[in-house]
Amino acid sequence: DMYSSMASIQQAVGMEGALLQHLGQYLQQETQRLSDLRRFYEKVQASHQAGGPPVQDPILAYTLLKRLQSEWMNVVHSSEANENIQALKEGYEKVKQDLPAPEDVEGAAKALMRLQDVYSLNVNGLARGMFQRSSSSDTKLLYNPPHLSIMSADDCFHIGKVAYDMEDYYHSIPWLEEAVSRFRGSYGNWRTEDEGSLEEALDYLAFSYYKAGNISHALDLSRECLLYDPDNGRLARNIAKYEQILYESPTADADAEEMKLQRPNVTHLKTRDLYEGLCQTLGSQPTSYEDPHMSCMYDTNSHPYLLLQPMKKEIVSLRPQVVLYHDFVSDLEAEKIKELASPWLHRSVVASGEKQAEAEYRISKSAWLKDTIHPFVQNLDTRISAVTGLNAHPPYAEYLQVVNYGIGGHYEPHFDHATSRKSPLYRTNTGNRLATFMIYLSHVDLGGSTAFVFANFSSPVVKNAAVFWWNLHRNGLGDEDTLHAGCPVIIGSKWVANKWIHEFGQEFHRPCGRSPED
Ligand SMILES: O=C(O)CCC(=O)C(=O)O
Ligand SMILES: [Fe+2]
Repeated sequence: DMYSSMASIQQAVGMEGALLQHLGQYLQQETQRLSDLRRFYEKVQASHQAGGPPVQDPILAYTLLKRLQSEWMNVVHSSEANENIQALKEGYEKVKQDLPAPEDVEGAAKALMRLQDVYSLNVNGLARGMFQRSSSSDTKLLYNPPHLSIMSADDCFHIGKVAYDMEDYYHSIPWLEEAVSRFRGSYGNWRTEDEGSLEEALDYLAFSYYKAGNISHALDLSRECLLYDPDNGRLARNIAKYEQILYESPTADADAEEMKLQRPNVTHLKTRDLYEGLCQTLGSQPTSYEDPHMSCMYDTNSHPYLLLQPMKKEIVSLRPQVVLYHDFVSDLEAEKIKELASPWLHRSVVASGEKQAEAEYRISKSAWLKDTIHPFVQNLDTRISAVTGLNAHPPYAEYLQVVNYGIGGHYEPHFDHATSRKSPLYRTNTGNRLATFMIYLSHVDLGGSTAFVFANFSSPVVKNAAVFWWNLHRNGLGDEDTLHAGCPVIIGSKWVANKWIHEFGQEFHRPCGRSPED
């Protein structure tokens, strides 16, 4: 799929460029054709001024007859229009197999709804290309885009319909409201590219309101719809039904108002509020350093490799301990690693029982880079080993996993270590994932921070920095405090690289302990 990684979406730009070129050529040819037709029209019209051509003139009589015998025929049966459109269609057919599928547009629509929810963004603002927080008191602008990308009525209609098809009226109503108000504003102006219309948007919106229990809204919208589509029997029957309901229980609406539409509940995300709150801080930094354990230092980890160039270490959380190493990689290394991974990116999977599967809660593409692919990758293992004091070379650690997030790409709260003995993680026979070393290979403009749900902090995406934490206690059990997530990316292409270090091979580097506290 395409929507799950910004790198793939980048390719879509090139595809549209090709289509644009074909359409440009078509417009040029058709403009020429039409101007030629107009020339013919004006020529004939001129001769018809003042009551038609004087038939006494033999030359005019001759041209009249010739025109009627052959010129009109050539004009009417010209194949040029057909040839022009054929060229456009062929140009389209050429790229067709690479174009995004309906699932891609649907995935992108769901991504926008996810951003709306997680960051509490205002739908009307989103539809106007603005990222502003919707709160009753103030609307805070999170980001001022360099150029506004305003959504059309049909864009909003599509998102509303995606929600409607999932019986999610919490989302379908505001998006269809946007669609309806935009379609109303431009009623009568035909747009070739649109899929929907005012009638359809009204119809979907009315039914969403009905499903949400707001009968009088459903009734008003259905009546409006019937004005545009007076022969629609289904609409007429719905109207009769709504009138009946309101007649029988005049308080139906008030009851619906009471129960307020709820955001569809995602059962696997029990920690949703904590998580979203942390995402909304957009990567908080501690505001005070009163705790002497929270500190920054140049660290050599007593390792000869780091003696001449110590690491810039920042302790960002104590429980669980999370450490940020600034400038862990150089720009050159980050670019090279993204470049090496790009051709191998595939939709990321998660452990699902004994297997691995795609999941809504992890939207990104990833690739595994072996150490042999480039000396840079091998160097990273050596550097990670020096900094952490652990053995980061395969098989004691996994290969480097490079991840690129897509539209609204995210990884909802999860543990990196296996929580079940059956997990596919154990296939390498090197134990569980003892520690995570994650490198930020890019900057992002907005969103995408790494949230530690129970530690109550989120780390912003700091390009070239690396985050390190222990997933397991010294006694081998998982540390539940490490529950963490990659917040949805609002603006930017977020890249990270994961190095998961396994238990085996670290026996002398991180001795075991019995206390569940360690
Ligand atoms: O992208 C992030 O910030 C977190 C990624 C993560 O937790 C993972 O890939 O396991
Ligand atoms: Fe993770």
